[in-house]
Amino acid sequence: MTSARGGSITASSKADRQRFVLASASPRRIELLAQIGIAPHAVVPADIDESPRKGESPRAYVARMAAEKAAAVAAVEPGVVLAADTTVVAGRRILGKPVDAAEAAGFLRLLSGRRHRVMTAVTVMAGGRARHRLVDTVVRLRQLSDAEIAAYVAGGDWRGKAGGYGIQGPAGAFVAWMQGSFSAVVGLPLSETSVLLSACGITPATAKE
Ligand SMILES: Cc1cn([C@H]2C[C@H](O)[C@@H](COP(=O)(O)OP(=O)(O)OP(=O)(O)O)O2)c(=O)[nH]c1=O
Repeated sequence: MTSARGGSITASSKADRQRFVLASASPRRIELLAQIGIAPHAVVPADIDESPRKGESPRAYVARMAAEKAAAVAAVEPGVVLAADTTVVAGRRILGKPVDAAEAAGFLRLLSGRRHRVMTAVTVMAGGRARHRLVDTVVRLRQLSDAEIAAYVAGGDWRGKAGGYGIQGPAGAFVAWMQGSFSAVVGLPLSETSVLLSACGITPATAKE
């Protein structure tokens, strides 16, 4: 048995620990990692049930999602595995990725002119140990007209994005104010992620092919 915290580590387990696997289908997460000079050796999306449990709080939900994605991929892939989950929270309501244009428009009507939270949880698994971070950002969209919502939804940028908008795209024009981490809203908090990864030996220098 080898220890993830030191002790005698065989050459092969050391090589496994250096292999970096991104457990995500999100193109944003690959781009954000590239921004800090980290390229995964493999990208293996996790296929898990993303339904919230009855009575589950948004924080508990987003943390569970990241942990389950990471665990699902770590069960089949060696190395350091990173997964994340981003969820928009309006009051106690969890807004995931809209299923269609009508739902996206409904989310934007709900978010228009009010503050909401964007929670991103990150889990990094290495050597059987999971490390977690949760970053909570507050965003306020300005009051949106029906015509603005219709035009944005028709453009399709809402697809695959929690809450039905992407702060990094045309919907950036809707953001009146935010407090927290921009990269977390886009899908991965870069400060927390770089600290977690470097604790597992993944740095810009080691994560190159
Ligand atoms: C709020 C917001 C979310 N998003 C995106 C980030 C995530 O990709 C997505 C939320 O869905 P997630 O379930 O977090 O991620 P995903 O399904 O895209 O990928 P995977 O689970 O395989 O990692 O919303 C933006 O790109 N910009 C934003 O402003």
